Amino acid sequence: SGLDPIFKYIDEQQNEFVQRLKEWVAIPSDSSEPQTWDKVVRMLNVTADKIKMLGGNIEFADVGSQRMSNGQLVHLPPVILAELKKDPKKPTLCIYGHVDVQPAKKEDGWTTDPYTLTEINGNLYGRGASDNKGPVLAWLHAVEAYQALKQEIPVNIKFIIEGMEEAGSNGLDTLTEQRNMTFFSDVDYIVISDNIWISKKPALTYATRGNCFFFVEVEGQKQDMHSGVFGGSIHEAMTDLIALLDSLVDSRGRILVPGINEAVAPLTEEEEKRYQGIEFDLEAHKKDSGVTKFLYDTKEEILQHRWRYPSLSIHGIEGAFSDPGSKTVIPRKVIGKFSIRQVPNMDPSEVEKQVTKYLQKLFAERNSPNQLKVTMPIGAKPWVANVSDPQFVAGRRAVQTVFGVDPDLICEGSTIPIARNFQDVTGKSIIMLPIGGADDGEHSQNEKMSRSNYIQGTKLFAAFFYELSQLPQK
Ligand SMILES: Cn1cncc1C[C@H](N)C(=O)O
Ligand code: BAL
Ligand SMILES: [Zn+2]
Ligand SMILES: [Zn+2]
Repeated sequence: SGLDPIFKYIDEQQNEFVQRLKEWVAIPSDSSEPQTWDKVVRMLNVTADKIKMLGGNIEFADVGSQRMSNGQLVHLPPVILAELKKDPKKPTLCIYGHVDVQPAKKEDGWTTDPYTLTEINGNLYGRGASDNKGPVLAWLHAVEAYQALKQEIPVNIKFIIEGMEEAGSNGLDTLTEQRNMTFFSDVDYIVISDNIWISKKPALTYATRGNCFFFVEVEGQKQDMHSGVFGGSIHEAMTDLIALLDSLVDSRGRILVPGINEAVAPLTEEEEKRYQGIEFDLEAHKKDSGVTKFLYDTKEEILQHRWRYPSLSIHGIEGAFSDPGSKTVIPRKVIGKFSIRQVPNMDPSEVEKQVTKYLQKLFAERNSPNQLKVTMPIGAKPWVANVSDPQFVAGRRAVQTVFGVDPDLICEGSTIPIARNFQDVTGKSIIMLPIGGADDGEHSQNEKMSRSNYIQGTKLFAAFFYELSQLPQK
């Protein structure tokens, strides 16, 4: 096909592309805490430099400040808005991605250093390799391939690259509203590649869950106390918190907060049939993840609870003693962290009320003199695409060209907080075109992307540009 020279270029450049990913992974752009936002900013600068080398115009859009849970006001890293040279005759594609990462430490149990991209048996291990530095670079390399061969890119290209996705994309929602009539006005399509396949087969993603993230703070005394002196005669903050956290979900995974399950859109017969038709290898899933026993036995139930039912996970307790050794202390203040994945027809503002009311009631029943505070710093709605949008035709054709198969049509259990916002505010067509493998281990120890997915993914993006240009113009 006409894309063959481009595919050949991508194959020939693959070691160079891996080397660039290595440079990107080496920047520990962890967005979870302001202390490391300077690394996020450095990562954004490196990304912007690369886009400039492709001839792009860059704006570092300011998204203001964020009030941290300790009351401190911190300036947020900017968002990159970029545009390559524009031809009004071509459709315009806007590519969203993020270059921040989840925290990672070798001591967490990584086999290799998380910030040194290491290739073992065709897999590229490193924090951000799959989520989301590899895919962002793959987009840039797809552009580079056209340019290196002096071939015109068949679509106009814009980029939105942020560094706060893993912290909830604060400020990007407001920026989207502010730029709806400017940056977004000539955008025809929005594409996001920030998720994974469910098997060895490529996929197109048409829905993601949302997420409501909660802090439950219980504050006791002015300072930590000796448990031998005060233990037994005071209401301990940690004991209150553990009781609250233990009331959120039962051992079968059922969420116990009243009203949550009632809001969920009922499973239709048509939907149930669709789940039966999905190819999903439960044994491979068990093997990849190391999970020996799931809460459910069938592939249908497991996928439904990943894609179309809410789930509640407890992530951690700030202020709790968590170091090795035995410290006989009563922590003065502890903050429990948990989140509830959102599905249609849940509403984050309702969920916030339901959770707050429930926790306050349980806490009142304990008759504790401690202070309870419940906050919801992130409330992201689920996203569902219109699958009859032509963008899905282009995605399918691009997969066929590069992989020679029809893609799976899948949902995603995790959340890209801004996806629903882009849809609601801009009204533009959105598709997710994942290139991550089912076993990439995003957010886990030993996160990786296979060399093959990285390089074939770059070809997929190059083919997607072409297929979009072949669609009837809007
Ligand atoms: C930061 N955050 C909180 N909830 C969701 C997120 C985004 C992240 N991509 C995830 O799905 O986990
Ligand atoms: N990769 C899925 C969304 C996220 O965790 O960044
Ligand atoms: Zn992530
Ligand atoms: Zn991501």
